[in-house]
Amino acid sequence: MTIKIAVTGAAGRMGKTLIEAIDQNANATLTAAIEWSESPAIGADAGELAGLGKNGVIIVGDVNAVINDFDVLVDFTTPASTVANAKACSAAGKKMIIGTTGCTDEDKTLIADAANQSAICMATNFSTGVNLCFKLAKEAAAILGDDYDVEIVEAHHRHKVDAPSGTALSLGEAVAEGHERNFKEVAVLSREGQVGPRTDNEIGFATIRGGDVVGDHTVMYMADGERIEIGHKASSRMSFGRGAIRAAVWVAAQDKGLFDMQDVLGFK
Ligand SMILES: NC(=O)C1=CN([C@@H]2O[C@H](COP(=O)(O)OP(=O)(O)OC[C@H]3O[C@@H](n4cnc5c(N)ncnc54)[C@H](OP(=O)(O)O)[C@@H]3O)[C@@H](O)[C@H]2O)C=CC1
Ligand SMILES: O=C(O)C1=N[C@H](C(=O)O)C[C@H](O)C1
Repeated sequence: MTIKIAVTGAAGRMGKTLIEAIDQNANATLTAAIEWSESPAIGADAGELAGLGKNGVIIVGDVNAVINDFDVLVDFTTPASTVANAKACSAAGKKMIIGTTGCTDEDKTLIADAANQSAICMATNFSTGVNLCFKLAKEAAAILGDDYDVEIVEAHHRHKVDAPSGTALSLGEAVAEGHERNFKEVAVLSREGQVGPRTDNEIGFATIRGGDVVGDHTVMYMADGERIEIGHKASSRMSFGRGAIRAAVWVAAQDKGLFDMQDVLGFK
């Protein structure tokens, strides 16, 4: 069966990548494309905008205008837009893939509420390699324990608006889980000025922004005399796009509930 997919944020970096990934997936077809209501992309052909040639899917400015045209909405946009779309999809019984990062705790609660009515798969990173790193980061933290200081460094392109990246935060959560600690109590998201020496349990973050870096993440476990690193470097957004469309085909077969890419990959 072919899954009917809508992409919102269709004119964005990930939106265009997702449209290309759908084109490459035999189990998926693009049936709708959405942007925000005043976007200059409204009325454009989504395939043409993605560089694939015309596919007849015209970009519209409201998800409700095409709500009956898809099985799964794939959303890599902004937190406010994603929360509104989660409400619209759950009311209509439509499934969702959420890749948007920078969501607050309140946003996440609203998304979890929407998942009580219809299945949502949300992940800060849809690449298989990064999801392996989530697993390894937790395991390494559990094995190495308190003798190793953990710091996480991430680098992204100059356009990225949230920091630290969603992936860096998920890696930190994996490390905190491995240490059996509360992430919020140990996370140090940035440092500046006379911050004093490092405390034993903290997980520190450093953020780099510039150029066209697609996404680099490194978790460092540092002790006296040695350093272990678990790292991932994305060289193409297609690693996220392919994963997200694989997840869309998977989530179409779920009834309701909130899932992540580890569920799709069978890593849990
Ligand atoms: N989970 C993962 O694997 C990945 C997650 N991401 C995340 O995805 C998100 C998008 O990233 P990226 O594609 O680089 O960003 P872009 O800014 O390139 O794309 C976002 C798109 O959404 C549009 N948009 C804004 N508001 C709305 C709305 N209300 N309805 C529909 N469309 C809207 C924007 O329009 P306009 O530009 O006109 O404002 C833009 O075209 C970020 O949060 C990023 O961190 C990115 C890569 C991988
Ligand atoms: O904004 C991006 O580009 C990316 N965002 C995600 C994040 O915040 O972790 C995933 C990826 O690293 C690219």
